[in-house]
Amino acid sequence: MALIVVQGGQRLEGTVRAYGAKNAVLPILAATLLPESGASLLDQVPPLSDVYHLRGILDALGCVTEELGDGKLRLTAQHVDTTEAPTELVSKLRASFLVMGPLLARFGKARVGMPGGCSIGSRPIDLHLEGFAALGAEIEIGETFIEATAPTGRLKGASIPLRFASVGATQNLMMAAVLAEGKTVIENAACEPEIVDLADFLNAMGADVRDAGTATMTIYGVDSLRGANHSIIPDRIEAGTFLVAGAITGGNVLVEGAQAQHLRPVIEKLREAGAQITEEKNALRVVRTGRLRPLDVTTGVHPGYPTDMQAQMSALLAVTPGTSYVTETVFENRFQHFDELALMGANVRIDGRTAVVTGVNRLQGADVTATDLRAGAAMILAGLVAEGETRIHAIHHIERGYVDVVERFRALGADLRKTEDVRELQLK
Ligand SMILES: CC(=O)N[C@H]1[C@@H](OP(=O)(O)OP(=O)(O)OC[C@H]2O[C@@H](n3ccc(=O)[nH]c3=O)[C@H](O)[C@@H]2O)O[C@H](CO)[C@@H](O)[C@@H]1O
Ligand SMILES: C=C(OP(=O)(O)O)C(=O)O
Repeated sequence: MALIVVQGGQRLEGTVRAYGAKNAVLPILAATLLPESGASLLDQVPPLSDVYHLRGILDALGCVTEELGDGKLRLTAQHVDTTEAPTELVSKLRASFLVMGPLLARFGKARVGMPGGCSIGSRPIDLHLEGFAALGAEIEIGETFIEATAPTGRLKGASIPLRFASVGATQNLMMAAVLAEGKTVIENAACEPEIVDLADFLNAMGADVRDAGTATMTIYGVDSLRGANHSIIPDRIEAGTFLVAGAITGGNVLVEGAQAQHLRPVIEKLREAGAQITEEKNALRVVRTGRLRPLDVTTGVHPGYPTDMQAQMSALLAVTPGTSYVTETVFENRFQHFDELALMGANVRIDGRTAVVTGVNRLQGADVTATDLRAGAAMILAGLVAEGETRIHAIHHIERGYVDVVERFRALGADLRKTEDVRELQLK
């Protein structure tokens, strides 16, 4: 198995460009199943393993997906001839379950396996299923699959109050509602920028989605949709990770494509920690020259502090003098990176949903595991400032969400390389 080796001690300097957002492109790929006519042309599609896996599901359903180069993908769903998504591919990523809404909306039925994704909590799909049921679907829960059927062949608009502002449930229900008969109101809808990007794409296809990005979203069902062109928003989490990289190394990094309006809570916390963040034309610059200051960070749904930036900020706090507090409210098991940071010498005590982090002067390089995608990013960040070599295992998690991560950190001056685990090879 490949691993990433980081030699600590380099100050990062230079420019890096954010790719299209993983968490925006995945629901949008699922949405390309909706139109009966026309092709969709997507731009800024990041070459990530999750994208390839979801594309594999679309191909298996009968979509024609063509890579046009330079981040462009053309998709045609006219000839979709099955409503069963292959379980093996569905189990590889969380967002695969998002094909259920579009299939159910267009064909009145769908059968989808249990989704995978980062292991950061139990991650049930009850809110998705309750929403489909509110739209009139009958749900059958098998051991390895979920089947949903609209008895009349078409879903019916409804009022859906979500108990929690789930990103995935909001997206799945938006896609189910766009072809439903009548009006749907999603209350306590998620407001993340990726929700707005999906709504923009749905509306470009002829849907009538209103007030996306607010807690009450209204969707007027239409009879049919057609393919549309859309450019994916820049990845705020990837951009945020590079901002933390600049801050943790006392560097000077320009992140092109980073959108300040998508990153407000991250910018605010980095400033509070002592980094200077300046907005430049379609970019954000991070510079840090002074000492780091401790923080109190609590994750929350948008516009709160994003849970997907919790592990990276935790790495920064591990080397920040003083005592910091990190509270995770979105996922119940998203602290696994602290065990790995502790292997590097971090001083962390977990108290329920809060991690109490007392900064150490220096982390020590160690063998650590990317227990999930953002935990892996945190290991890279910690490795950048650790004494000696940090060897990160299970890097397939990192590659789910970061394009060319080694090359891009190297371009900023980091000492990173990807290598085979020689010891494992010897054991074979
Ligand atoms: C592909 C993608 O976009 N992934 C993102 C998406 O995941 P995802 O869409 O899975 O996250 P959700 O917002 O749905 O989950 C948030 C919380 O709601 C709970 N929940 C969710 C659905 C449900 O039916 N029942 C339920 O209880 C989850 O267990 C979790 O505790 O949003 C998360 C929260 O911003 C991010 O961390 C993920 O990176
Ligand atoms: C948790 C994440 O992804 P997923 O929902 O795809 O597991 C993430 O992007 O940090």
